[in-house]
Amino acid sequence: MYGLKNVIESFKNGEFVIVFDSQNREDEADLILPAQFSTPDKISFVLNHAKGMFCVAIDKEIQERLNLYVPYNTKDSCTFTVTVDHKDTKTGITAIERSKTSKELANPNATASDFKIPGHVNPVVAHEGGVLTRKGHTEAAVELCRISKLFPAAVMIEILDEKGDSHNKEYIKSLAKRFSIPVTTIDEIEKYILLNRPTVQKEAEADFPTQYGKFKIFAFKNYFSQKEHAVLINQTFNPSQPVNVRIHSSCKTGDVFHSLRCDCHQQLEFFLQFMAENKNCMLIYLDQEGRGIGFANKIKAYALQEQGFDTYEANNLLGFDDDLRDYFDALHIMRFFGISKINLATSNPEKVSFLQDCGIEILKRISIPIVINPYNRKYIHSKILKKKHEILIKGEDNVENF
Ligand SMILES: Nc1nc2c(ncn2[C@@H]2O[C@H](COP(=O)(O)OP(=O)(O)OP(=O)(O)O)[C@@H](O)[C@H]2O)c(=O)[nH]1
Ligand SMILES: [Mg+2]
Ligand SMILES: [Mg+2]
Ligand SMILES: [Zn+2]
Repeated sequence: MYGLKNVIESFKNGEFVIVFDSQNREDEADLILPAQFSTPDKISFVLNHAKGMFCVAIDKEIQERLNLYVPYNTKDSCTFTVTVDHKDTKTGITAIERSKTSKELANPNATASDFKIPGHVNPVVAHEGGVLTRKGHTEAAVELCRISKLFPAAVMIEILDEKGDSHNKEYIKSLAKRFSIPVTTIDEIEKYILLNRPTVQKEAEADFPTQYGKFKIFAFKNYFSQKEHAVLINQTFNPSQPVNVRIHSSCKTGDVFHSLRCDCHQQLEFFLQFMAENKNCMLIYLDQEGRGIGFANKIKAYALQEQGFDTYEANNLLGFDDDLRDYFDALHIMRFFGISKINLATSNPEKVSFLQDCGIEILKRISIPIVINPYNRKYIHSKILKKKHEILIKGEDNVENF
């Protein structure tokens, strides 16, 4: 019963699902139900078995339409509105009445006058960017509604064990098993969205003459991260034929200043020349400097490498994982152009497997020959040894001599 596919299937049918968040956040799990499918029985089940705070996650449109005032709003915490009861309830607290209120919150025709304030149901508004801007249960619950094409309102309540602890994973798993409730995680929901919802858009395009040849250049922007990516293609370009693609992560030191510490400039130069000599090429230049840690941190990492640490150890000492990059934006850029079959110029097996997992067919890998020098030797060595990069070394040098 694990996995988002099961969760979406159940959710669409108006059944409960369980969503864990990550250990480095609340480390809790919520029982979640599409509000439009609320029934007294289901609400009674929720109150008996989950026992946390009874909330209904809603989107901003509902909050605005129902004129639900937000009394306290801090940047990163939950956006609770005032509590509500439906106007046709009496005390508002029974399962029958909380079910009525929850269901009406999902009614697209409801208006502010349909609710009494204060009440016994606590709406909480999801961030507009969903889990891409805040990785909370509220956002996850509303995303699940969107993915399942339901009204964006979901009953949501933390699962507490017999002692009232919300962090008892074994208890949560046993509850899921006992009642056959499918389980997923906020990370999994985020991954689904990154994969399926295009987050980049084309901002501009122009002709682009270079010393290598005449290309076209496009500017793409990710409107969540605000990152801007450059894309170069040949002037005549046919996406239905296999495209020669290079996904290059920005390296100010290498690409601009021709640093000898890395192989980035050699790779970039190789591919621009390749584009000049071959048809149907695309260079996607991603705004993720220093494997995603940014320029200043990369220079800090260089300083650590001067003390003898390798490129990955330096990242770790600065508190980062080995590689913070992802290639979702590159995937959406390729989809934008209608590309599905490519030859990929890379030495990085992670890029290959990521794109293949996303349904891009990689016909072949284009190897880029690299010249080793005393400054990039250790860097290249670490990539080959630790990350299995398949680097074609030009000249006399070989890996055994490293
Ligand atoms: N954190 C960190 N980033 C680096 C360092 N040297 C280069 N980079 C960045 O690493 C990225 C390039 O990654 P590489 O591992 O060289 O190559 P790749 O993109 O994974 O694989 P290829 O497709 O073969 O180029 C660029 O974003 C560079 O800015 C370093 O020492 N530390
Ligand atoms: Mg929570
Ligand atoms: Mg590289
Ligand atoms: Zn570099």
